[in-house]
Amino acid sequence: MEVEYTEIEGLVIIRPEIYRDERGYFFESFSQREFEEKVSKTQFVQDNESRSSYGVLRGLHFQKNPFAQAKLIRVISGKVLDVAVDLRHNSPTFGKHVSVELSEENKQQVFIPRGFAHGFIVLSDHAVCQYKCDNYYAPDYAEGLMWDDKQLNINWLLPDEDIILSEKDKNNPNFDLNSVYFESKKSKN
Ligand SMILES: Cc1cn([C@H]2C[C@H](O)[C@@H](COP(=O)(O)OP(=O)(O)O[C@H]3O[C@@H](C)C(=O)[C@@H](O)[C@H]3O)O2)c(=O)[nH]c1=O
Repeated sequence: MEVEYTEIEGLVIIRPEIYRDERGYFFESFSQREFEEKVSKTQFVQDNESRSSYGVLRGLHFQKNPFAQAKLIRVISGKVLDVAVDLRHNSPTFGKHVSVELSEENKQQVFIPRGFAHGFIVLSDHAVCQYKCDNYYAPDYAEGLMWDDKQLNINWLLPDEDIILSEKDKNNPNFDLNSVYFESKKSKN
């Protein structure tokens, strides 16, 4: 697998090696050993899968400590734009985001460390998204940020009228530059 380190520290795009032949294709969608060598020592404990129609935007979500989650995202069917926003206090890229197209065709994955808000929007007729998390679901610690926050300034690629949100996501707060969402390791030293 090939890894691309993005401009946000710790946020990594992964391109698995795909083996194609007359039967179809094969690839290792996850190898703990290779992941540890090339990306992170993260130990995942929960796998999630969701299916969504065109225009569905899930996000921006995160769980606060002590239930923060690192995530490894991939798309099994369809195409999404996946977005991760750096919420680590004192990070040089605090409030910045990276957007990556993940699809059935490109089979790219994105690794999002703890301390980020995450969301995705479906660009195809439907999409099945699968992701590993390194901490269990903790609804009491789950929080969100508004998808169209002016400061975050995320280009979701689709016209506003096509975007479908859950009731919960319609009511997320805006990003607050002065809020400490995640204490960074650096600030503790
Ligand atoms: C996230 C989650 C939800 N659920 C349940 C709660 C609820 O009844 C139903 C749907 O939950 P939500 O509306 O929160 O699902 P969704 O909007 O898809 O939430 C997900 O969005 C993406 C962007 C993420 O990054 C995830 O971490 C998660 O926050 O599933 C679980 O049982 N376990 C879980 O881990």
